[in-house]
Amino acid sequence: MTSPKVLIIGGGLGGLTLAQSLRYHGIDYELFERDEGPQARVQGWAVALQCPSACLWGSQSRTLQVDIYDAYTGESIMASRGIDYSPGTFIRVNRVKYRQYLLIGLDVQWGHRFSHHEVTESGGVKAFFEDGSTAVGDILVGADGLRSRARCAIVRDTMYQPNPPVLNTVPTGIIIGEVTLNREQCERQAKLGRAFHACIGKDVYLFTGLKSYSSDLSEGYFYWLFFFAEAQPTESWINTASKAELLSFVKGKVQGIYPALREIVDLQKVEEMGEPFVLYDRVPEMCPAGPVTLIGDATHPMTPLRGEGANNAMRDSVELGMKLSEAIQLGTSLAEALRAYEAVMIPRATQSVLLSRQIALNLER
Ligand SMILES: Cc1cc2nc3c(=O)[nH]c(=O)nc-3n(C[C@H](O)[C@H](O)[C@H](O)COP(=O)(O)OP(=O)(O)OC[C@H]3O[C@@H](n4cnc5c(N)ncnc54)[C@H](O)[C@@H]3O)c2cc1C
Repeated sequence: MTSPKVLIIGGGLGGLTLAQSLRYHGIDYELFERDEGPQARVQGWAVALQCPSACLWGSQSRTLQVDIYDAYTGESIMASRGIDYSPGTFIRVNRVKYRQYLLIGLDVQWGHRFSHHEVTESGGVKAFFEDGSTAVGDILVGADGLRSRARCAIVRDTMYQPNPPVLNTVPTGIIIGEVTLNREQCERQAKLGRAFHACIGKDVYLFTGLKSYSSDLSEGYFYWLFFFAEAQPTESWINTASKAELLSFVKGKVQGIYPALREIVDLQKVEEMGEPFVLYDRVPEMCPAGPVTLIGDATHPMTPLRGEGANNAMRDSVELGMKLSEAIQLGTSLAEALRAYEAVMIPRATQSVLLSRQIALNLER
């Protein structure tokens, strides 16, 4: 059997990992990304890769990478809450550098915004892009994130219902800030947690993470996320609030917390506030019979409160690559390989979606 061609829509962490997985198995692919190039858009800050067996750096580290505190007393509550971020459970990576790493050896077709697809008479698939170009393959994988057009096309074709909506709105908002710290300030943050720390208390859920250091280590680039209960998520005030109003809201919430834990917000400049948003998630479902499937946020977006979205996207990619490789070796149906991948992915990702949702719903409100 000749190698089939897989069309991948989206070059985020999921799509790039899938391309690497297919490359490893010697399976032909074409990867289409709407961005004009790898630096075209801000890629976020950092991500924790869960890697129990391979995390040598973590297992040898003697300094604390992560901690979670009571917002008001400043005491660590990680152990009492049963949260396990012990050395060896994860590696924290800068997202831009990690994406560059995943791009090694890959051929990405930049500037291709996917529009829709059609299943061909031979059972293959034809993808259409907004610039009028098309591509033909045996399988199409939607790795195009939260607002996935690939998912919309599948849902519309098979089970379109205006209510309930395809994405679940979680009644939680995030306000974001980015701060450049001098060396002394960096050292104070590192004492709280070298990779990240969070503090939790009534009306407060503040996450602070390291993005990167300057090459001479004189400055550190940090970001913080303030999670809050939002009773009106679909018409949240944050959508129209000014940066000054967003910062003022967070300052008001953290003013009574342990001083070291709010230093990052105290140092925030109004003009460096990020874009706020409310959270969405979705329990993944089987795709209809045929040559199309979804991976990552396209099928199971989840709140970031357990740090599992990208990890699930990458596991999807590895498992899908293995199922396709097995089908090619055995000469069995590729469409059935997609359903076999979904059968493994759905229970795993559903658990992550629901546990991540639960934390958002249980924020100390
Ligand atoms: C604040 C925050 C912190 C997080 N921290 C963590 C963490 O620590 N650990 C963790 O595991 N997860 C974390 N996540 C979740 C993680 O970011 C996502 O789950 C992950 O990025 C999903 O990867 P993806 O490839 O499926 O989608 P995306 O990263 O969204 O990539 C989708 C790609 O598809 C492209 N695309 C979209 N539409 C089209 C189109 N029509 N045509 C062509 N291309 C298209 C986009 O440009 C993009 O490059 C966090 C999320 C947030 C918001």
